[in-house]
Amino acid sequence: MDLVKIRRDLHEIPEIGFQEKKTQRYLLDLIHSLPQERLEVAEWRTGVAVKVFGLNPTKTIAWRTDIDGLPITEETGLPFSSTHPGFMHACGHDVHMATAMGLLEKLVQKPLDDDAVVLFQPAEEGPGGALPLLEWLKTSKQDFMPDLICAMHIAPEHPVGTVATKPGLLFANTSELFIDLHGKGGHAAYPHLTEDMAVAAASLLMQLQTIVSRNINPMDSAVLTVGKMSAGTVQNIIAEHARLEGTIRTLNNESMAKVKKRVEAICRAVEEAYNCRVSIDYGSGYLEVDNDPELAEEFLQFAEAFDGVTAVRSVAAMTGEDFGYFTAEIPGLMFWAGVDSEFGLHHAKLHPDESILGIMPNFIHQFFKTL
Ligand SMILES: CC(=O)N[C@@H](CCC[C@H](N)C(=O)O)C(=O)O
Repeated sequence: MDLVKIRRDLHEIPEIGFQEKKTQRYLLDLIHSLPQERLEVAEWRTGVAVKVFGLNPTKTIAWRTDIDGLPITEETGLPFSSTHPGFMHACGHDVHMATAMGLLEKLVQKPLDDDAVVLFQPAEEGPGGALPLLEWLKTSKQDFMPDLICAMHIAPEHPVGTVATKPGLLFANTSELFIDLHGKGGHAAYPHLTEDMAVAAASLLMQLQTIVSRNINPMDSAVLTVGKMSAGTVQNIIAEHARLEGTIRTLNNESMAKVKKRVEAICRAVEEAYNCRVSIDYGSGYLEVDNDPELAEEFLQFAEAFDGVTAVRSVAAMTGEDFGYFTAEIPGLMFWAGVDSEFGLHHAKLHPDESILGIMPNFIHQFFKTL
């Protein structure tokens, strides 16, 4: 398979969580172009699961890739830029999918002793595909249920050939955060007759930023980011509605509960201060990605000895990943894979170095053989 072409084709058609219809069709066509003798293919919502029967199986080893894009307008200027206005593969899931397809081809050509499953999972960026996919595996597709599971995420800051991970906690646990403020709007010239939701939202945003600095132990870590804020309709009407959209990241459930408690207290205070109604919706939340210590050590040792690959012992990051639902139930491993891009994840100019596709499928296939 031409993995660069596959990556570019997929890059052109980014679709957000549970809308990955074209992506699913494209993946299924590729999977059906492979020799089918050792394969079983199953569709799950907008995702795909493929089993490759092993030669002498005693367990099932899985590889998981995410398949969704983000609502960002691409600014790379590349000839294979997104054809879906306002959407882009800005988190590397196009590279992840091409890598998974390359691995699948290798598994078909040279099967493992064990059974292998490749999961093309929707909705990693939100609202989360891993949890319902895991439920489906457990209840309706037990013969695909893995005993071990691995996944990678591109790392713009590392050169191609670098893999980075650590035993234990790798990614934070997360909660989305949506806050709506409603009050009495009106004429811009009569502020004393209104409750201005733009001003209330601005104050709320600033107060939310005190939670991490004032309420979380400095030796712990947390992030509260508001990535989107909107209010009002036009320049000379005082806004009757404002909305904040953000995310909370912590390293444990206790800190997550504490941040949420403070968010709620501040919102109640803003209601009082600005005579308005404030509602909070936590959207979806992900468990932390907790690498199996033994599997992570085996991986790092394997990578250190692998020609053309550099192994790095990384620190944990405040990124979120619904892969955490897998690691909570099955021994699992996630690692970063370098793609040397000047622009980072979730940036409109993210431009991964595609030469990673010449390395990773073989590297993962060889690692799977050792498990
Ligand atoms: C790897 C990565 O970038 N993942 C996303 C996951 C987002 C989960 C959810 N939508 C949230 O914002 O909490 C990330 O932003 O870390």
